[in-house]
Amino acid sequence: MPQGGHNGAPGQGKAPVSKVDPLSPARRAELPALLPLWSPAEGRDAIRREFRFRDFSEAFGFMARVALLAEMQDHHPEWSNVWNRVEIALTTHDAGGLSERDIRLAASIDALLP
Ligand SMILES: C[C@H](O)[C@H](O)[C@H]1CNC2=NC(N)=NC(=O)C2=N1
Repeated sequence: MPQGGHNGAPGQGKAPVSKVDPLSPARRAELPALLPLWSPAEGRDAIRREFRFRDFSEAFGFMARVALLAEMQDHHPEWSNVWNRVEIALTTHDAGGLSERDIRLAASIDALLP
């Protein structure tokens, strides 16, 4: 029976609570085909898309639905809203850049729209 039994790796100090794998170069190369409406953000490893609606009410309704997706996926957008415009950037803080989680959230955001 080992003593002090826990599953943590010894001797490496504090590990991050969770760590997510960044996208592989091969997977990155698929991004334009997978998410044609999203573009690479400038100066950081993220993707972005701008959405326009008829008015603030529609924009905020969309944001409410994205918020529910984000909570379900435990993955949260960086975003801003100005009246009928919503700008969303996706990146994975726990990966230090893009991960599969961003692809999943971007695809499910796209699926909200006609
Ligand atoms: C504790 C919680 O699961 C993590 O902090 C999640 C929450 N939402 C997140 N959202 C994003 N965009 N990146 C993350 O690394 C992330 N991590």
